[in-house]
Amino acid sequence: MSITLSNAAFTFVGAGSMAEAIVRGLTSLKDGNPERITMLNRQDAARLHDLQQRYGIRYAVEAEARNLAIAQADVVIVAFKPKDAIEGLKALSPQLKRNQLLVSVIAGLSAATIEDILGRSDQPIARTMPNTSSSIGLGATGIAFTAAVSADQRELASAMFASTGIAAVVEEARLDIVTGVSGSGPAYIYYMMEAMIEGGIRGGLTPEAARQLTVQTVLGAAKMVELTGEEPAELRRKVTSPNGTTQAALETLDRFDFAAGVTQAVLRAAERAGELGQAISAQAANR
Ligand SMILES: NC(=O)C1=CN([C@@H]2O[C@H](COP(=O)(O)OP(=O)(O)OC[C@H]3O[C@@H](n4cnc5c(N)ncnc54)[C@H](OP(=O)(O)O)[C@@H]3O)[C@@H](O)[C@H]2O)C=CC1
Ligand SMILES: O=C(O)[C@@H]1CCC=N1
Repeated sequence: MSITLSNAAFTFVGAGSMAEAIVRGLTSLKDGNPERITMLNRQDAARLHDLQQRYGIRYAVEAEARNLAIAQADVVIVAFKPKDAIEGLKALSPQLKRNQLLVSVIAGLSAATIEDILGRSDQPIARTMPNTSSSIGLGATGIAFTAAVSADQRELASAMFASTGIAAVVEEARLDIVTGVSGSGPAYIYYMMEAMIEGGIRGGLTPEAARQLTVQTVLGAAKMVELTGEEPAELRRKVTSPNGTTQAALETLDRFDFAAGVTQAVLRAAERAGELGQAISAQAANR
């Protein structure tokens, strides 16, 4: 029997924001089966209990139960911070079987470095870059596979992330820029929303009204790009009357180099992903 989204067993090693976003997406599926999801972390048992209460997943704390959860998984997802990658992967290495798919969501960490830390190159690995909007089915994930990943496993990983939004298979070298655009991207939008709300409040709106109007504006703008198929620049032009309010606002943004700042932010996030990956790689080589 081939493994599919409905019969696969998933074990999450790391139970923080990103793991929760994926689990929330997976468990909200029609045939999402929380009983097939087990979550582990390092020390925060209260957090695991809370996740169980909210999503109906299983969790393990004791060493024996943790080992069993890893042994029984079809897919092991590593979702810890880059700084914990070497220790976490080294501990996993003797437990992983060659037929288990290892999914990493860790920013910057290359498949080659994972193989180096595991001490072998035959582990099927899907390196991914999701985002937190996965939790509401609106995630955007880039995925790259190593040669050891079977066709079934590719399909399973793609289905797993497609179930939490959209998933695009990309060359591994492109995952850092995916991180810059969509991995970190929600934070840029939230930052802009914070500033729009602040502007509304300063202009005399109640915080509630400023928030509501901002949220609907961002939702509407994203939907306009999606549903009309028009370029953002064209849609922007349609909002901007000559000598009108939008022109005045955009000229103000230009004075602060808004567009250049956002583009540089995307590129810097990608560069930072590379730096994080290189730091782990250098540390792994010096072990
Ligand atoms: N947040 C985001 O928007 C995105 C994050 N990512 C990537 O996801 C990863 C996780 O980020 P995030 O969820 O924000 O991090 P969090 O700090 O929220 O969660 C990290 C989790 O890892 C656990 N952990 C650490 N070391 C180990 C270990 N050795 N064994 C088991 N569990 C361990 C921690 O457990 P405990 O609390 O018990 O110490 C905690 O549950 C990062 O590598 C990041 O690059 C990718 C895309 C988007
Ligand atoms: O900030 C970070 O490093 C992680 C990776 C992408 C989003 N958050």
